[in-house]
Amino acid sequence: MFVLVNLKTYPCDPVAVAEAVRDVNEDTDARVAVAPQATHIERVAETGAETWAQHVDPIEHGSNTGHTIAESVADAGAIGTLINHSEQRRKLADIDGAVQAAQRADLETVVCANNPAQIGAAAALGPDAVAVEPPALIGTGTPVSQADPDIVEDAVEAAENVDSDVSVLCGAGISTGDDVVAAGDLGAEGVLLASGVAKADDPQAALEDLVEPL
Ligand SMILES: O=C(CO)COP(=O)(O)O
Repeated sequence: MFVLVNLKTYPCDPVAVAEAVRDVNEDTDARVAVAPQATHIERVAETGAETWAQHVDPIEHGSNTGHTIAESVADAGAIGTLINHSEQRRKLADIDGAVQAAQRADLETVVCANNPAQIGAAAALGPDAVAVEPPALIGTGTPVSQADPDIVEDAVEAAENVDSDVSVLCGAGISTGDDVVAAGDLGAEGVLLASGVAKADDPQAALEDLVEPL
């Protein structure tokens, strides 16, 4: 299973969380990675943790003030990027452009979507993976894999119908090893989570609990 921890703009110490991600990754068969804010990518990558960007824009080098270009996050040490997170939604054409920009910079891609219909559209853009995250459950602590199992199974089926090479992650409310196991049982190859680690008193203990049954 792939466990991708999105730090959003939570006020946690990104380097401390990254060190925990690195250490936990070494002791598990799961793949554990962290997506800090863009300005923290370089410091996080220097810990040796697998580092992802939270977003890239559909742009090339040039006059794009305030945008985030894929090549720069790759230069800073990211190996992948989220695209179209529920808190950073884009039009379909811009999602397509961001996937292409990321691929140009050799970044792995996870395109997020709210529901199975959008998952099908996202899978058609050729990312490495898609992630279904129902917005109503994000940040609630109620795990999608247990509260809304149908949405995960339907997302897996929607992606499979479009492109069986695209893996499916699920996210929203995931915070325990049981939630991750439930996601795997529904056909997801990984989970995307945030508050369960970023807001934990002890992020390392939270991560250890997440991967313990894997
Ligand atoms: O948006 C999410 C991960 O990208 C999910 O957030 P929570 O894990 O806080 O519900």
